[in-house]
Amino acid sequence: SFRPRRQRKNDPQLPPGPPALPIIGNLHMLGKLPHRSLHQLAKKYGPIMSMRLGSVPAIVVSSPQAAELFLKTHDLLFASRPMLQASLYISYGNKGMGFSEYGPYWRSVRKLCTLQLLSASKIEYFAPMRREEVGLLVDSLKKAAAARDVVDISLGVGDLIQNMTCRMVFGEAKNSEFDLKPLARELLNLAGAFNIADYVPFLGAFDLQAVDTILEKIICEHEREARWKKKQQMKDFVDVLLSLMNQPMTSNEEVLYTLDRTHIKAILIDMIVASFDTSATTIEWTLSELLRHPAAMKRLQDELQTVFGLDKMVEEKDLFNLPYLDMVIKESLRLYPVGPLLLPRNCMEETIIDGYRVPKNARIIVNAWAIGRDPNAWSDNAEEFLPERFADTSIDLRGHDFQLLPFGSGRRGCPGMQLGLTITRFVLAQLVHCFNWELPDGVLPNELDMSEIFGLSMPRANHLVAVPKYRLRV
Ligand code: HEM
Repeated sequence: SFRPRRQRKNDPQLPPGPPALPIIGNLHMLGKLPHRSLHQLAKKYGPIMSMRLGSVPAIVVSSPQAAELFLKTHDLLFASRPMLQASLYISYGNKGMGFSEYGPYWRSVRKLCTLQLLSASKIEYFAPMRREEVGLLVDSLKKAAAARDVVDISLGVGDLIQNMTCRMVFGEAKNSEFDLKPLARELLNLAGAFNIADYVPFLGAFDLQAVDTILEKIICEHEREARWKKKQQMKDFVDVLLSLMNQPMTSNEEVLYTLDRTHIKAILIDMIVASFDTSATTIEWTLSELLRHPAAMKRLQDELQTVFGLDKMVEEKDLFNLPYLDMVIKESLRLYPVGPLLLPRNCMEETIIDGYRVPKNARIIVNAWAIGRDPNAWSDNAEEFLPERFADTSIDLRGHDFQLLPFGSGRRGCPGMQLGLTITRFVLAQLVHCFNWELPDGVLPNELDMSEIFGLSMPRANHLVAVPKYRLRV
Protein backbone atom coordinates (compact mmCIF):
# COMPACT_ATOMS: atom_id res chain seq x y z
CA SER A 1 0.00 0.00 0.00
CA PHE A 2 1.07 3.57 -0.68
CA ARG A 3 2.68 5.44 2.17
CA PRO A 4 3.86 9.04 2.43
CA ARG A 5 7.63 9.29 2.83
CA ARG A 6 7.58 11.22 6.09
CA GLN A 7 8.25 9.13 9.20
CA ARG A 8 4.98 8.38 10.90
CA LYS A 9 4.24 7.03 14.31
CA ASN A 10 3.30 3.65 12.84
CA ASP A 11 6.29 3.45 10.54
CA PRO A 12 8.70 0.66 11.34
CA GLN A 13 11.00 1.54 14.21
CA LEU A 14 14.54 0.50 14.89
CA PRO A 15 14.79 -2.74 16.84
CA PRO A 16 14.79 -2.32 20.60
CA GLY A 17 18.08 -1.65 22.31
CA PRO A 18 19.80 0.02 25.23
CA PRO A 19 19.76 3.83 25.46
CA ALA A 20 22.76 5.49 23.83
CA LEU A 21 24.97 8.28 25.17
CA PRO A 22 25.93 11.30 23.10
CA ILE A 23 29.01 10.78 20.89
CA ILE A 24 30.04 7.32 22.13
CA GLY A 25 26.58 5.79 21.81
CA ASN A 26 26.79 2.34 23.44
CA LEU A 27 30.53 1.80 23.07
CA HIS A 28 30.98 1.95 26.83
CA MET A 29 28.72 -1.10 27.19
CA LEU A 30 30.94 -3.44 25.17
CA GLY A 31 33.51 -4.04 27.89
CA LYS A 32 36.54 -6.25 27.47
CA LEU A 33 34.52 -9.21 26.22
CA PRO A 34 31.98 -7.70 23.80
CA HIS A 35 30.50 -11.08 22.78
CA ARG A 36 29.49 -11.66 26.42
CA SER A 37 28.22 -8.12 27.02
CA LEU A 38 26.16 -8.25 23.82
CA HIS A 39 24.80 -11.67 24.80
CA GLN A 40 23.61 -10.26 28.15
CA LEU A 41 22.06 -7.21 26.48
CA ALA A 42 20.29 -9.43 23.93
CA LYS A 43 18.65 -11.36 26.78
CA LYS A 44 17.02 -8.08 27.77
CA TYR A 45 16.36 -6.48 24.36
CA GLY A 46 15.87 -9.47 22.11
CA PRO A 47 17.57 -11.36 19.26
CA ILE A 48 17.44 -8.36 16.93
CA MET A 49 18.79 -5.46 18.93
CA SER A 50 19.88 -2.01 17.88
CA MET A 51 22.77 -0.03 19.31
CA ARG A 52 25.03 2.83 18.40
CA LEU A 53 28.79 2.33 18.18
CA GLY A 54 30.01 5.87 18.24
CA SER A 55 27.91 7.46 15.53
CA VAL A 56 27.34 4.21 13.61
CA PRO A 57 24.06 2.35 14.01
CA ALA A 58 24.59 -1.34 14.71
CA ILE A 59 22.19 -4.26 14.68
CA VAL A 60 23.16 -7.20 16.87
CA VAL A 61 21.79 -10.59 15.82
CA SER A 62 21.62 -13.23 18.55
CA SER A 63 19.32 -16.13 17.60
CA PRO A 64 19.35 -18.74 14.83
CA GLN A 65 16.04 -17.47 13.43
CA ALA A 66 17.27 -13.89 13.30
CA ALA A 67 20.60 -14.98 11.78
CA GLU A 68 18.73 -16.79 9.01
CA LEU A 69 16.83 -13.60 8.17
CA PHE A 70 20.03 -11.59 7.79
CA LEU A 71 22.35 -14.22 6.28
CA LYS A 72 19.95 -16.17 4.07
CA THR A 73 16.59 -14.52 3.44
CA HIS A 74 18.20 -11.12 2.86
CA ASP A 75 21.74 -12.36 2.13
CA LEU A 76 22.43 -9.91 -0.69
CA LEU A 77 21.51 -6.82 1.34
CA PHE A 78 24.07 -7.75 3.99
CA ALA A 79 26.86 -9.14 1.83
CA SER A 80 29.02 -6.06 2.28
CA ARG A 81 31.51 -5.05 4.94
CA PRO A 82 31.68 -1.63 6.57
CA MET A 83 34.34 0.73 5.26
CA LEU A 84 36.61 1.02 8.23
CA GLN A 85 39.50 3.44 8.44
CA ALA A 86 41.82 0.75 9.72
CA SER A 87 40.89 -1.79 7.07
CA LEU A 88 41.51 0.77 4.33
CA TYR A 89 44.86 1.31 5.91
CA ILE A 90 46.03 -2.31 6.12
CA SER A 91 44.65 -3.45 2.79
CA TYR A 92 46.09 -0.83 0.47
CA GLY A 93 42.74 0.92 0.14
CA ASN A 94 40.56 -2.19 0.35
CA LYS A 95 42.26 -4.08 -2.44
CA GLY A 96 41.95 -7.36 -0.57
CA MET A 97 38.88 -9.54 -0.07
CA GLY A 98 37.86 -9.77 3.57
CA PHE A 99 37.31 -6.08 4.21
CA SER A 100 36.07 -5.01 0.80
CA GLU A 101 32.64 -3.70 -0.02
CA TYR A 102 30.30 -5.99 -1.91
CA GLY A 103 30.46 -5.52 -5.65
CA PRO A 104 32.19 -6.70 -8.83
CA TYR A 105 35.65 -5.99 -7.41
CA TRP A 106 35.10 -8.10 -4.30
CA ARG A 107 33.51 -10.86 -6.42
CA SER A 108 36.52 -11.08 -8.68
CA VAL A 109 39.07 -11.12 -5.84
CA ARG A 110 37.02 -13.70 -3.99
CA LYS A 111 36.84 -15.87 -7.08
CA LEU A 112 40.57 -15.57 -7.60
CA CYS A 113 41.31 -16.61 -4.00
CA THR A 114 38.77 -19.42 -3.95
CA LEU A 115 39.94 -20.94 -7.23
CA GLN A 116 43.67 -20.26 -7.07
CA LEU A 117 44.59 -20.31 -3.39
CA LEU A 118 41.96 -22.10 -1.30
CA SER A 119 40.74 -24.82 -3.67
CA ALA A 120 40.61 -28.50 -2.72
CA SER A 121 43.61 -29.26 -4.93
CA LYS A 122 45.67 -26.45 -3.38
CA ILE A 123 44.78 -27.73 0.09
CA GLU A 124 45.94 -31.18 -0.91
CA TYR A 125 49.09 -29.81 -2.49
CA PHE A 126 50.23 -28.59 0.92
CA ALA A 127 49.48 -31.85 2.75
CA PRO A 128 53.14 -33.00 2.80
CA MET A 129 54.15 -29.64 4.28
CA ARG A 130 51.53 -29.99 7.03
CA ARG A 131 52.66 -33.56 7.72
CA GLU A 132 56.25 -32.41 8.09
CA GLU A 133 55.38 -29.52 10.40
CA VAL A 134 53.12 -31.66 12.62
CA GLY A 135 55.87 -34.30 12.70
CA LEU A 136 58.29 -31.72 14.09
CA LEU A 137 55.88 -30.77 16.85
CA VAL A 138 55.26 -34.42 17.74
CA ASP A 139 59.03 -35.01 17.94
CA SER A 140 59.53 -32.15 20.32
CA LEU A 141 56.58 -33.29 22.44
CA LYS A 142 58.05 -36.81 22.55
CA LYS A 143 61.22 -35.38 24.04
CA ALA A 144 59.22 -33.41 26.57
CA ALA A 145 57.28 -36.57 27.42
CA ALA A 146 60.48 -38.51 28.03
CA ALA A 147 61.66 -35.76 30.37
CA ARG A 148 58.22 -35.52 32.02
CA ASP A 149 58.14 -31.82 31.18
CA VAL A 150 55.10 -29.61 31.36
CA VAL A 151 54.50 -28.18 27.87
CA ASP A 152 52.75 -25.02 26.74
CA ILE A 153 50.22 -26.42 24.27
CA SER A 154 48.93 -22.99 23.25
CA LEU A 155 52.41 -21.89 22.32
CA GLY A 156 53.29 -25.14 20.53
CA VAL A 157 50.09 -25.26 18.48
CA GLY A 158 50.19 -21.52 17.79
CA ASP A 159 53.75 -21.82 16.46
CA LEU A 160 52.83 -24.83 14.37
CA ILE A 161 49.90 -23.12 12.65
CA GLN A 162 51.92 -19.98 12.09
CA ASN A 163 54.72 -21.96 10.49
CA MET A 164 52.18 -23.74 8.27
CA THR A 165 50.58 -20.44 7.26
CA CYS A 166 53.89 -18.77 6.45
CA ARG A 167 55.07 -21.76 4.43
CA MET A 168 51.83 -21.84 2.48
CA VAL A 169 51.80 -18.11 1.80
CA PHE A 170 55.52 -17.29 1.47
CA GLY A 171 57.10 -20.70 0.98
CA GLU A 172 59.02 -20.52 4.23
CA ALA A 173 58.42 -19.81 7.88
CA LYS A 174 61.59 -17.88 8.41
CA ASN A 175 63.22 -15.82 5.74
CA SER A 176 67.02 -15.64 5.81
CA GLU A 177 66.77 -11.99 6.74
CA PHE A 178 63.76 -11.82 8.98
CA ASP A 179 61.19 -13.77 10.89
CA LEU A 180 57.82 -13.43 9.18
CA LYS A 181 55.77 -14.13 12.24
CA PRO A 182 56.09 -10.79 14.02
CA LEU A 183 54.85 -9.19 10.82
CA ALA A 184 51.72 -11.30 10.82
CA ARG A 185 51.28 -10.75 14.55
CA GLU A 186 51.28 -7.02 14.03
CA LEU A 187 48.69 -7.21 11.27
CA LEU A 188 46.54 -9.36 13.47
CA ASN A 189 46.66 -6.98 16.41
CA LEU A 190 45.54 -4.18 14.20
CA ALA A 191 42.77 -6.13 12.53
CA GLY A 192 41.55 -7.40 15.91
CA ALA A 193 41.29 -3.97 17.41
CA PHE A 194 38.80 -2.53 14.99
CA ASN A 195 36.44 -5.32 14.33
CA ILE A 196 33.55 -3.78 16.23
CA ALA A 197 34.08 -0.08 16.16
CA ASP A 198 36.11 2.11 13.93
CA TYR A 199 38.03 3.26 16.92
CA VAL A 200 41.71 2.52 16.83
CA PRO A 201 43.68 4.88 19.04
CA PHE A 202 47.01 3.10 18.46
CA LEU A 203 46.79 3.19 14.69
CA GLY A 204 49.75 5.55 14.58
CA ALA A 205 51.92 2.95 16.28
CA PHE A 206 51.42 0.55 13.43
CA ASP A 207 54.02 0.78 10.74
CA LEU A 208 52.54 -0.18 7.40
CA GLN A 209 55.68 1.05 5.71
CA ALA A 210 57.67 -1.69 7.44
CA VAL A 211 55.16 -4.34 6.40
CA ASP A 212 55.22 -3.07 2.85
CA THR A 213 59.02 -3.17 2.74
CA ILE A 214 59.05 -6.81 3.86
CA LEU A 215 56.31 -7.84 1.44
CA GLU A 216 58.16 -6.07 -1.36
CA LYS A 217 61.34 -7.99 -0.53
CA ILE A 218 59.52 -11.29 -0.45
CA ILE A 219 57.86 -10.61 -3.80
CA CYS A 220 61.19 -9.61 -5.36
CA GLU A 221 62.84 -12.78 -4.10
CA HIS A 222 60.06 -14.88 -5.60
CA GLU A 223 60.39 -13.05 -8.92
CA ARG A 224 64.13 -13.62 -8.98
CA GLU A 225 63.79 -17.29 -8.19
CA ALA A 226 61.08 -17.77 -10.77
CA ARG A 227 63.33 -16.21 -13.41
CA TRP A 228 66.47 -18.16 -12.49
CA LYS A 229 64.89 -21.50 -12.08
CA LYS A 230 62.15 -20.98 -14.67
CA LYS A 231 59.99 -22.45 -11.97
CA GLN A 232 57.22 -24.31 -13.74
CA GLN A 233 55.33 -25.69 -10.83
CA MET A 234 53.36 -23.33 -8.61
CA LYS A 235 54.53 -23.34 -5.10
CA ASP A 236 53.34 -20.90 -2.51
CA PHE A 237 50.65 -18.20 -2.65
CA VAL A 238 53.17 -15.55 -3.74
CA ASP A 239 54.16 -17.71 -6.73
CA VAL A 240 50.55 -18.28 -7.71
CA LEU A 241 49.67 -14.59 -7.49
CA LEU A 242 52.81 -13.55 -9.38
CA SER A 243 51.89 -15.90 -12.19
CA LEU A 244 48.67 -13.89 -12.55
CA MET A 245 50.31 -10.48 -12.39
CA ASN A 246 49.38 -7.99 -15.10
CA GLN A 247 46.47 -10.15 -16.14
CA PRO A 248 43.13 -8.44 -16.64
CA MET A 249 40.60 -9.33 -13.97
CA THR A 250 37.05 -9.51 -15.17
CA SER A 251 33.55 -9.84 -13.85
CA ASN A 252 30.74 -10.58 -16.31
CA GLU A 253 33.13 -10.01 -19.22
CA GLU A 254 33.93 -6.52 -18.03
CA VAL A 255 37.61 -5.82 -17.30
CA LEU A 256 37.77 -4.34 -13.81
CA TYR A 257 41.51 -4.00 -13.22
CA THR A 258 44.83 -5.62 -13.95
CA LEU A 259 46.37 -7.47 -11.06
CA ASP A 260 49.32 -5.45 -9.80
CA ARG A 261 51.67 -5.54 -6.84
CA THR A 262 49.33 -3.71 -4.49
CA HIS A 263 46.54 -6.17 -5.21
CA ILE A 264 48.93 -9.02 -4.52
CA LYS A 265 50.11 -7.52 -1.24
CA ALA A 266 46.58 -6.81 -0.09
CA ILE A 267 45.52 -10.39 -0.84
CA LEU A 268 48.56 -11.78 0.98
CA ILE A 269 47.72 -9.68 4.02
CA ASP A 270 44.14 -10.95 3.93
CA MET A 271 45.24 -14.56 3.81
CA ILE A 272 47.57 -14.10 6.76
CA VAL A 273 45.16 -12.17 8.92
CA ALA A 274 42.33 -14.64 8.30
CA SER A 275 44.26 -17.85 8.84
CA PHE A 276 47.06 -17.05 11.26
CA ASP A 277 45.22 -17.75 14.51
CA THR A 278 41.83 -19.20 13.75
CA SER A 279 42.76 -22.88 13.45
CA ALA A 280 45.23 -22.68 16.35
CA THR A 281 42.60 -21.18 18.61
CA THR A 282 40.08 -23.84 17.63
CA ILE A 283 42.58 -26.59 18.45
CA GLU A 284 43.50 -24.94 21.74
CA TRP A 285 39.87 -24.80 22.92
CA THR A 286 39.10 -28.32 21.76
CA LEU A 287 42.08 -29.79 23.63
CA SER A 288 41.11 -27.77 26.70
CA GLU A 289 37.62 -29.26 26.69
CA LEU A 290 38.98 -32.76 26.10
CA LEU A 291 41.25 -32.34 29.12
CA ARG A 292 38.24 -31.32 31.14
CA HIS A 293 36.27 -34.31 29.86
CA PRO A 294 38.42 -37.45 30.10
CA ALA A 295 35.57 -39.67 28.86
CA ALA A 296 35.32 -37.67 25.63
CA MET A 297 39.12 -37.77 25.26
CA LYS A 298 39.06 -41.54 25.69
CA ARG A 299 36.26 -41.98 23.18
CA LEU A 300 38.14 -39.94 20.60
CA GLN A 301 41.37 -41.85 21.22
CA ASP A 302 39.48 -45.12 20.81
CA GLU A 303 37.98 -43.95 17.53
CA LEU A 304 41.38 -42.95 16.15
CA GLN A 305 42.90 -46.20 17.41
CA THR A 306 40.44 -48.30 15.40
CA VAL A 307 41.69 -46.61 12.22
CA PHE A 308 45.40 -46.13 12.91
CA GLY A 309 46.18 -48.68 15.63
CA LEU A 310 48.98 -47.90 18.06
CA ASP A 311 51.75 -48.50 15.53
CA LYS A 312 50.94 -45.63 13.22
CA MET A 313 50.65 -41.90 13.41
CA VAL A 314 47.54 -40.19 12.05
CA GLU A 315 47.50 -39.60 8.29
CA GLU A 316 45.48 -36.65 7.04
CA LYS A 317 44.09 -38.59 4.08
CA ASP A 318 42.60 -41.28 6.35
CA LEU A 319 40.69 -38.85 8.52
CA PHE A 320 37.32 -39.28 6.85
CA ASN A 321 34.48 -41.17 8.43
CA LEU A 322 35.42 -40.40 12.02
CA PRO A 323 32.07 -39.28 13.41
CA TYR A 324 33.26 -38.58 16.94
CA LEU A 325 36.12 -36.37 15.76
CA ASP A 326 33.58 -34.33 13.80
CA MET A 327 31.23 -34.12 16.76
CA VAL A 328 34.03 -32.93 19.03
CA ILE A 329 35.08 -30.19 16.61
CA LYS A 330 31.49 -29.05 16.06
CA GLU A 331 30.89 -28.89 19.79
CA SER A 332 34.06 -26.92 20.33
CA LEU A 333 33.23 -24.43 17.56
CA ARG A 334 29.71 -24.08 18.95
CA LEU A 335 31.06 -22.99 22.35
CA TYR A 336 34.12 -21.10 21.06
CA PRO A 337 33.41 -19.57 17.68
CA VAL A 338 36.87 -18.18 17.11
CA GLY A 339 35.62 -15.36 14.94
CA PRO A 340 32.48 -14.35 16.85
CA LEU A 341 32.43 -10.77 15.71
CA LEU A 342 35.27 -11.35 13.34
CA LEU A 343 34.02 -9.39 10.39
CA PRO A 344 30.89 -7.28 10.71
CA ARG A 345 28.54 -6.95 7.74
CA ASN A 346 27.18 -3.71 6.34
CA CYS A 347 23.57 -3.04 5.38
CA MET A 348 23.53 -1.86 1.76
CA GLU A 349 19.98 -0.46 1.62
CA GLU A 350 17.50 0.57 4.26
CA THR A 351 15.19 -2.37 4.76
CA ILE A 352 12.57 -3.85 7.02
CA ILE A 353 13.35 -7.07 8.81
CA ASP A 354 10.92 -8.79 11.13
CA GLY A 355 8.95 -5.53 11.28
CA TYR A 356 11.98 -3.43 12.27
CA ARG A 357 13.73 -0.75 10.31
CA VAL A 358 17.38 -1.50 9.52
CA PRO A 359 19.07 1.68 8.30
CA LYS A 360 21.41 1.88 5.35
CA ASN A 361 25.05 1.42 6.42
CA ALA A 362 24.06 -0.09 9.76
CA ARG A 363 26.74 -2.44 10.97
CA ILE A 364 25.42 -5.98 11.35
CA ILE A 365 27.02 -8.03 14.10
CA VAL A 366 26.06 -11.69 14.16
CA ASN A 367 26.94 -12.90 17.64
CA ALA A 368 27.78 -16.55 16.94
CA TRP A 369 28.90 -16.90 20.55
CA ALA A 370 25.39 -16.08 21.79
CA ILE A 371 23.73 -18.21 19.13
CA GLY A 372 25.80 -21.22 20.19
CA ARG A 373 24.42 -20.77 23.70
CA ASP A 374 20.79 -20.13 22.84
CA PRO A 375 18.83 -22.53 25.09
CA ASN A 376 15.96 -22.60 22.57
CA ALA A 377 18.31 -24.06 19.99
CA TRP A 378 20.53 -26.14 22.28
CA SER A 379 18.37 -26.89 25.35
CA ASP A 380 19.24 -26.03 28.92
CA ASN A 381 22.60 -27.78 28.82
CA ALA A 382 23.88 -25.33 26.18
CA GLU A 383 26.82 -24.29 28.37
CA GLU A 384 28.09 -27.87 28.67
CA PHE A 385 30.65 -29.46 26.37
CA LEU A 386 28.73 -32.49 25.12
CA PRO A 387 29.82 -33.73 21.67
CA GLU A 388 27.15 -36.44 21.91
CA ARG A 389 24.48 -33.80 21.37
CA PHE A 390 25.29 -34.07 17.65
CA ALA A 391 24.87 -37.87 17.59
CA ASP A 392 21.46 -38.10 15.99
CA THR A 393 21.27 -34.76 14.26
CA SER A 394 22.25 -33.55 10.84
CA ILE A 395 23.29 -30.16 12.20
CA ASP A 396 26.26 -29.03 10.19
CA LEU A 397 28.79 -26.23 10.60
CA ARG A 398 29.00 -25.09 6.99
CA GLY A 399 26.47 -22.32 7.31
CA HIS A 400 23.21 -24.04 6.37
CA ASP A 401 22.10 -24.56 9.95
CA PHE A 402 21.78 -21.20 11.60
CA GLN A 403 22.26 -22.40 15.17
CA LEU A 404 25.89 -23.26 14.31
CA LEU A 405 27.72 -20.53 12.43
CA PRO A 406 31.45 -20.74 13.18
CA PHE A 407 32.27 -19.93 9.54
CA GLY A 408 29.46 -17.48 8.92
CA SER A 409 27.08 -18.16 6.06
CA GLY A 410 26.11 -17.19 2.56
CA ARG A 411 28.15 -15.52 -0.15
CA ARG A 412 30.29 -13.74 2.43
CA GLY A 413 30.91 -16.85 4.53
CA CYS A 414 34.46 -18.07 5.18
CA PRO A 415 36.21 -19.15 1.96
CA GLY A 416 38.96 -20.83 4.04
CA MET A 417 36.57 -23.21 5.80
CA GLN A 418 37.84 -26.36 4.09
CA LEU A 419 41.44 -25.42 4.78
CA GLY A 420 40.71 -24.46 8.40
CA LEU A 421 38.83 -27.71 9.02
CA THR A 422 41.53 -29.80 7.35
CA ILE A 423 44.23 -28.28 9.56
CA THR A 424 42.11 -28.49 12.71
CA ARG A 425 41.13 -32.12 12.20
CA PHE A 426 44.66 -33.25 11.39
CA VAL A 427 46.52 -31.46 14.18
CA LEU A 428 43.92 -32.28 16.80
CA ALA A 429 43.74 -35.95 15.83
CA GLN A 430 47.54 -36.28 15.85
CA LEU A 431 47.96 -34.72 19.30
CA VAL A 432 45.18 -36.86 20.76
CA HIS A 433 46.37 -40.05 19.08
CA CYS A 434 50.08 -39.73 19.88
CA PHE A 435 49.78 -38.62 23.50
CA ASN A 436 47.92 -39.05 26.71
CA TRP A 437 47.62 -35.64 28.29
CA GLU A 438 47.62 -34.85 31.99
CA LEU A 439 47.07 -31.55 33.71
CA PRO A 440 50.07 -30.38 35.70
CA ASP A 441 50.35 -31.09 39.44
CA GLY A 442 47.26 -30.61 41.42
CA VAL A 443 44.98 -29.17 38.72
CA LEU A 444 41.72 -31.13 38.53
CA PRO A 445 39.92 -31.33 35.17
CA ASN A 446 37.03 -29.24 36.40
CA GLU A 447 39.38 -26.58 37.74
CA LEU A 448 40.98 -25.75 34.42
CA ASP A 449 40.60 -22.05 33.73
CA MET A 450 38.52 -21.48 30.60
CA SER A 451 38.46 -17.71 30.28
CA GLU A 452 39.00 -16.04 26.94
CA ILE A 453 40.25 -12.76 25.58
CA PHE A 454 38.60 -10.88 22.77
CA GLY A 455 40.42 -10.32 19.51
CA LEU A 456 40.20 -11.24 15.87
CA SER A 457 40.09 -14.83 17.04
CA MET A 458 39.07 -15.50 20.62
CA PRO A 459 41.96 -17.32 22.32
CA ARG A 460 42.37 -18.58 25.87
CA ALA A 461 43.31 -15.90 28.38
CA ASN A 462 45.86 -18.24 29.96
CA HIS A 463 47.92 -20.66 27.95
CA LEU A 464 46.93 -24.30 28.15
CA VAL A 465 49.72 -26.31 29.78
CA ALA A 466 49.82 -30.08 30.24
CA VAL A 467 52.12 -33.07 30.52
CA PRO A 468 52.24 -35.37 27.47
CA LYS A 469 52.81 -39.13 27.68
CA TYR A 470 53.65 -40.78 24.39
CA ARG A 471 51.23 -43.63 23.70
CA LEU A 472 52.31 -45.12 20.35
CA ARG A 473 54.67 -48.04 19.80
CA VAL A 474 56.68 -46.29 17.09
C1 HEM B 1 38.90 -22.76 12.03
C2 HEM B 1 39.27 -21.83 11.20
C3 HEM B 1 38.44 -20.65 10.72
C4 HEM B 1 37.28 -20.10 11.21
C5 HEM B 1 36.47 -20.55 12.41
C6 HEM B 1 36.92 -19.00 10.32
C7 HEM B 1 35.80 -18.18 10.49
C8 HEM B 1 35.45 -17.14 9.65
C9 HEM B 1 34.28 -16.31 9.81
C10 HEM B 1 33.25 -16.41 10.94
C11 HEM B 1 34.27 -15.40 8.80
C12 HEM B 1 33.20 -14.31 8.55
C13 HEM B 1 32.14 -14.92 7.68
C14 HEM B 1 30.90 -14.09 7.46
O1 HEM B 1 30.94 -12.84 7.47
O2 HEM B 1 29.83 -14.71 7.24
C15 HEM B 1 35.44 -15.66 7.98
C16 HEM B 1 35.78 -14.94 6.85
C17 HEM B 1 36.92 -15.16 6.12
N1 HEM B 1 37.84 -16.18 6.29
FE1 HEM B 1 37.78 -17.61 7.71
N2 HEM B 1 37.84 -18.90 9.33
C18 HEM B 1 38.79 -19.88 9.52
C19 HEM B 1 39.90 -20.14 8.74
C20 HEM B 1 40.24 -19.45 7.62
C21 HEM B 1 41.39 -19.76 6.78
C22 HEM B 1 42.37 -20.90 7.02
C23 HEM B 1 41.38 -18.86 5.76
C24 HEM B 1 42.35 -18.82 4.61
C25 HEM B 1 43.24 -18.03 4.37
C26 HEM B 1 40.25 -17.96 5.96
C27 HEM B 1 39.92 -16.88 5.16
C28 HEM B 1 38.82 -16.05 5.35
C29 HEM B 1 38.56 -14.87 4.52
C30 HEM B 1 39.42 -14.34 3.37
C31 HEM B 1 37.36 -14.31 5.00
C32 HEM B 1 36.64 -13.07 4.45
C33 HEM B 1 35.70 -13.49 3.34
C34 HEM B 1 34.95 -12.33 2.68
O3 HEM B 1 34.76 -11.29 3.31
O4 HEM B 1 34.52 -12.48 1.51
N3 HEM B 1 39.57 -18.37 7.09
N4 HEM B 1 36.13 -16.73 8.51
